[in-house]
Amino acid sequence: MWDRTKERNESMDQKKEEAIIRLEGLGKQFATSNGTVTALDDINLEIRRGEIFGIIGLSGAGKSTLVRCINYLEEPTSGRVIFEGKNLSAMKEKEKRLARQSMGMIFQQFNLLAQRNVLQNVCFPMEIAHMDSRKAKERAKELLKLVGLEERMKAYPAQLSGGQKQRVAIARAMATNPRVLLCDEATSALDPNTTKAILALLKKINREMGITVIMITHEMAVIEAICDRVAIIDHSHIVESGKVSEIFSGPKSDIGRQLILGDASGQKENFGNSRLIRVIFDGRESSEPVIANMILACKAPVNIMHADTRDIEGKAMGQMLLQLPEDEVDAGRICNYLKTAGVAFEEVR
Ligand SMILES: Nc1ncnc2c1ncn2[C@@H]1O[C@H](COP(=O)(O)OP(=O)(O)OP(=O)(O)O)[C@@H](O)[C@H]1O
Repeated sequence: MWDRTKERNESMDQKKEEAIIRLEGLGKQFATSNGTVTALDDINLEIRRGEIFGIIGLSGAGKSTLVRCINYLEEPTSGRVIFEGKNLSAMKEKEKRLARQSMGMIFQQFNLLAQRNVLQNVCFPMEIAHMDSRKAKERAKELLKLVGLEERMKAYPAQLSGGQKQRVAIARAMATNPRVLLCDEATSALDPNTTKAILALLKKINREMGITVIMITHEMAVIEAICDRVAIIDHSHIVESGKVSEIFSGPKSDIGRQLILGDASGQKENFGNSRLIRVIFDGRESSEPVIANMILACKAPVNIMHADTRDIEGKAMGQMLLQLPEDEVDAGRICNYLKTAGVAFEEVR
């Protein structure tokens, strides 16, 4: 008997490998009174359908320009944006408008309309798309439920917290049924706990609705928390890209090393009464420096309380008791790293 689930999963896997967006030789220059500024130079990237793709770089590297060129908020000076197999610049106006509606966008500063309440903000893009107002309201309510804000439909942006404003912005970005969500520093104005909640929401939208997410950020922790693959941009160029776990464990570019490893010297960590975890080694290559890589990637030390590991024919076996830093964000990064790297561990207290 043939297995429908397996068939569906295989077809989803194939779809995942498919490029939804391809950037080919993309360039953007700005003419300023001080001469020409090159914000992007020969950018080549492939973003796969259904993935969460991160683009990270320092301030001024070209991140915002890149994301704005992807949906033609800025017209590239050279190169091509291929969306679902079609060249955006070769599209007629109507087709281009539909393609742009398929790419929702959220921003660091939320960009909500202050004079409109939450429901009206979410309805706004549907009004512009001339959707029937009753249907628009119904859809807006569904979206507000999805982002957990159905109770605040009548509130105005000024009455909301940063995290709530970003939830409204996410609901609004989803209003036109986009297949891609572009997030420009979406969590940079939020505190760590709110950041975590917004990232969890974006991940849920990605996994449950199959929406491709592109995250622009200067924070490695954001990439680490939810991205499948990442590209590092520096001085208008992509300097490296690949799976997050691979880039994290061995950044090749100078800027990659700086972003991932940072300045690990001079850190004073407080362990106090912090969490203990037991890391289990059950046969991975003993030559792989798991704990050292973790410390470098997370830029946070751990306290090795006890270790009982041995090398059996090149395989690491045994366990290690680690005390995590007291700082919750650092401890969370370490746990996330271990999960991403597929290292088994359990909480001891
Ligand atoms: N409209 C513009 N006119 C002139 N120069 C611009 C314009 N937009 C961006 N730039 C320049 O292009 C370069 C890349 O800017 P961009 O905002 O894309 O970088 P970024 O990585 O997003 O930085 P940040 O995180 O600080 O916003 C910078 O040198 C910037 O000054």
